[in-house]
Amino acid sequence: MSEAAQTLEGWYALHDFRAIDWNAWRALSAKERNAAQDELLSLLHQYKQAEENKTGSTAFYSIVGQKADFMFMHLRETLEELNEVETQFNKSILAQVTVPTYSYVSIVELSSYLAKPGVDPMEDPDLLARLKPILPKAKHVCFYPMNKKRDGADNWYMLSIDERKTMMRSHGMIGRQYAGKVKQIITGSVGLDDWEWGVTLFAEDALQFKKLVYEMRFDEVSARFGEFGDFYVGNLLDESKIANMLAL
Ligand code: VOV
Repeated sequence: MSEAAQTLEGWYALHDFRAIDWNAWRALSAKERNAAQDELLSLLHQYKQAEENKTGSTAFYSIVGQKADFMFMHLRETLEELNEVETQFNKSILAQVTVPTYSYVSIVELSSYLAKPGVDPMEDPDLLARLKPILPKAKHVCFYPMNKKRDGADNWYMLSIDERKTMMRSHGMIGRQYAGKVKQIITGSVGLDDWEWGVTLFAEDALQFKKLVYEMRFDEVSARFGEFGDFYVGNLLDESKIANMLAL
């Protein structure tokens, strides 16, 4: 049996994708639509308070294309808290006119492949901050789930830890070239959802998603072992963009 990689876990994550039923939205009175918008802003205010209290973080993005209209990415300390934020939104007026299109449950994860020997990760403040991150409010987001293959000779889980470390080092080197351009949050979902990891990328320039993901496609760990789910890409929603999105 190969040696399992050690992992560190932080906040639980919920990616919650919704489509708006525009006919239902149009059928609401102007008063109901205003109330729905105010209620959404008040929920976003609560999420901001969670960030200020360091009890979680939330990102809110519109989604381009037909897979969804918007997405929340929530990070919270426990699965119960994630469930609460999800249910709280489900009770809102806006939720009555949305259709859930996809969701993903996972937990912020760091693996030990590149860990410095002799350093206790729990004593490293940078590492701890990465486990409970305040989500960037970058202009764009890109999310997709992925697996590492278990297919004949291409079985990630049958490789020695040294082989996996070598490949992860090369992966990290490519990623480092995108420092300041793309910020990645990797969430582990083995035992939690249908894929093994959720990849959430944040960038000011959406083109950098394509550049990074394409470059990684040629790197062994992605080229041989990567299996990918659907991609979701979108734009940051702030107060004025929300008003524009919901205006009729
Ligand atoms: C901004 C770019 C960037 C950077 C700097 C980066 C670096 C790193 C490092 C240093 C490490 C290992 C230690 C840790 O931190 O866990 C990882 C880990 C991981 N990554 Fe990564 N990754 C990036 C970006 C990045 C992308 C774009 C993808 C998707 C791959 C693709 O082909 O579409 C990805 C995936 C992952 C995964 C699934 C893991 C966990 C693998 C496991 O087997 O445990 N990642 N990653």
